[in-house]
Amino acid sequence: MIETKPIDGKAFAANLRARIAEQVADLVRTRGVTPGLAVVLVGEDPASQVYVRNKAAQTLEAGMASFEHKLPADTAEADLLALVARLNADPAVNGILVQLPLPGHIDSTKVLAAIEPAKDVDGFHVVNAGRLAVGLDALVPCTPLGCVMLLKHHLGNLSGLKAVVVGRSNIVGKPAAQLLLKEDCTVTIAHSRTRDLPGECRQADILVAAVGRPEMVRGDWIKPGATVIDVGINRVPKEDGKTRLVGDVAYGEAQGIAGLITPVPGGVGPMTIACLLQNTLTATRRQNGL
Ligand SMILES: NC(=O)C1=CN([C@@H]2O[C@H](COP(=O)(O)OP(=O)(O)OC[C@H]3O[C@@H](n4cnc5c(N)ncnc54)[C@H](OP(=O)(O)O)[C@@H]3O)[C@@H](O)[C@H]2O)C=CC1
Ligand SMILES: Nc1nc(=O)c2c([nH]1)NC[C@@H]1CN(c3ccc(C(=O)N[C@@H](CCC(=O)O)C(=O)O)cc3)C=[N+]21
Repeated sequence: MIETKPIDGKAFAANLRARIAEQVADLVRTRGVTPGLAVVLVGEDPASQVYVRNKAAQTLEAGMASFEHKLPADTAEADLLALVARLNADPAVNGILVQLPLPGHIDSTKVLAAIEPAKDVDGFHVVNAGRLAVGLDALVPCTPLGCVMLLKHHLGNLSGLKAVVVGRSNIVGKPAAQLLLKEDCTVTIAHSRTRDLPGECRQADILVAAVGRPEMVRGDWIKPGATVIDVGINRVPKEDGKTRLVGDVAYGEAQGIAGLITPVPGGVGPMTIACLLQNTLTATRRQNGL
């Protein structure tokens, strides 16, 4: 029987934020530069409001400036594009994040394309996605960046390991695969059309689940001793009418099979926000030629 160890993303993220805060303090003291992050939220999705609040609080805690822009759900696309243009031109703003998903009447591709790539701290702009793909310095999507940081910390060198990423979104799956490839993993990207998904997963030394389906990955899909990174954040109803968070992996079933696994909550989620601050610091340095 394998002893399955949880990966404490919450503690790792807290530590990372503390190190970022030191570097921010240093930047303020030596250069008089305070990194600024603008977060734009359109509409009143309760889950998004929680994330935006958490992001703002942690931004301030790190010693950065936080600019929150809350727009009504019926905001016209042109007005959102005008706000993005103002933020692009504002020297106090080093990073811009437009919370997704956007309401249906707004073309999110168009909005993401309007963000200045140097301020694109989500790493969603095609210029950053392209730079990552060809191996140039890029702002890298926060969630995959956080996943790979946790993997390197716990496994050391990832070279030659077989990684299976379930999910191919531009936000998580695809950039996660790019980063794992950069670490010299042998990478498979699985998705809704994959034949024999359990069999593909069973090959993985590193299994990244980014699907958005509660507990879809079962215990017997996991190779004994594998490292499991559960990106899923799914709210499911409890008996008492409230909701609880579960990942894309059946966490209970993974016990005794996986070697290491990220819990939900307390795994990848907190790393996403810490990496957002890391990207904001990186963007600030580059914009100031540092
Ligand atoms: N922890 C964090 O910080 C973050 C967590 N998330 C969470 O991660 C999850 C994924 O997010 P995101 O990538 O944006 O989601 P998307 O819905 O954009 O992508 C889901 C992917 O999963 C694939 N998929 C769906 N159903 C199946 C299936 N039955 N078998 C195999 N593959 C399937 C889809 O395949 P296809 O392309 O073929 O349709 C798609 O590629 C969500 O739970 C989200 O809440 C997201 C961002 C940050
Ligand atoms: N432009 C954009 N960039 C994003 O990065 C982005 C986005 N839009 N839209 C929504 C998703 C989701 N996301 C999360 C961030 C933090 C947690 C997080 O902190 N989770 C904690 C607690 C969650 C809770 O308790 O609700 C945890 O997993 O432990 C989760 C999910 C960022 N996203």
